[in-house]
Amino acid sequence: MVDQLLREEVVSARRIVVKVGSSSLTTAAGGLDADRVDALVDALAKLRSGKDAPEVVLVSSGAIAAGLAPLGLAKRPKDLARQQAAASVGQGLLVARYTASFARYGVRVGQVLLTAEDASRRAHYRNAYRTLDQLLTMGAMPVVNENDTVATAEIKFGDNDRLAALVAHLVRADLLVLLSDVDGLYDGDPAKPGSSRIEVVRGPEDLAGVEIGSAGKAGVGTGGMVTKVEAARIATGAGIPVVLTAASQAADALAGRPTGTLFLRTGSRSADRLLWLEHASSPRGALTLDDGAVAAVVHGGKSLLPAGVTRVEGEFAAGDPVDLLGENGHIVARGLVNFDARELPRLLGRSTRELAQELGAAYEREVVHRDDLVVLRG
Ligand SMILES: Nc1ncnc2c1ncn2[C@@H]1O[C@H](COP(=O)(O)OP(=O)(O)O)[C@@H](O)[C@H]1O
Ligand SMILES: N[C@@H](CCC(=O)OP(=O)(O)O)C(=O)O
Repeated sequence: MVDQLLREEVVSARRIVVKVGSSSLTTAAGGLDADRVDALVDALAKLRSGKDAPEVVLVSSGAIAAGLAPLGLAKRPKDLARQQAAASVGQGLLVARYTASFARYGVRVGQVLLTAEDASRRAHYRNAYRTLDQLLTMGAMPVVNENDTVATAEIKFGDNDRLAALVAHLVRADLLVLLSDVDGLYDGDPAKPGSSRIEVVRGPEDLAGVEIGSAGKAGVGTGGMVTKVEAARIATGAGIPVVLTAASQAADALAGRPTGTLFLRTGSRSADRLLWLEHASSPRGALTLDDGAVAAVVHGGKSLLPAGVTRVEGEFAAGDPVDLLGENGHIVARGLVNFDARELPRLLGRSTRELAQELGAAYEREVVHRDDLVVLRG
């Protein structure tokens, strides 16, 4: 039953995002493992070559891990600056390795580096989609990673599992395949005897009682199972099923043969960019709303106007993500604000008409437009 479900989801997928973790691309001694990269590329090239072959986007970690040995670092540094330096050296090596490996099949590689912040902005989001779509149309293989060298601690995705879920949503993929050094989600620590692989997750209730642990012994990955399960939650909630398995079983998984853990979709596709706003952006500030504004924004699907804002916190610029809070301090929504933080205080509580008369038509705009706003539940 599960096997059949898995085969149907994989075989029917026209566009697939495959994410591979650092631990699956590196040697025990550190540095890139060319054989493992080649083995993954073999599986992906095979998938793309058949009749009615699906389109494939690869999200690959490994930049930091690949940069460690060349910089004389024995292990992943803790500080962001050295991680970024390692990523800068390693990303070049990683893409060079993929370029050489895919060239064996006559396939070109296109490097796509994204930041969480970029992706929440309308123009950047559209451009990222267009570039990825165009690469696929031209038969190239997009290799996506976070743009580690510019991402600051506050705006980092931090883990590529979540990035992969959001990329899957961005490119409107039909399937997300997460490849790791473990062949699925286990009901406890996979290193302990007695733990067994979970074949299918139909929804959050199937995860009750599962011990979801952090990164494995390789020490090069970031989030362990926690971020993979979170990525699966984001993707399945947005209507995209997920297969989680070991990189060594990529060929089997991509052929729809029984392997790993299948997460079934729990939701349907949602408005595009807003998923990024919810999951990928860190708020730069907060606006407190009066009760009327909360009702208008949360239940009425309305834009937020200056009249309903009672308090402004944080240093943000127009276009930044901010949280919208109720009077009790609870977050009710997140949106892209249309004003700089320093412009807002004198506008609070005032009607747009009044502001337009006094300050000019430019001040008639919403504080947050409803198209740039996502209501957060729970
Ligand atoms: N319940 C679980 N099921 C499977 N693996 C788990 C679980 N809890 C923790 N892990 C650990 O998560 C690791 C994979 O995460 P990570 O090292 O971040 O991989 P990657 O580099 O592929 O992103 C596994 O090696 C495993 O030790
Ligand atoms: N952008 C980072 C990704 C880090 C990361 O998420 O790693 P992993 O947990 O192995 O998927 C890199 O390329 O090293």
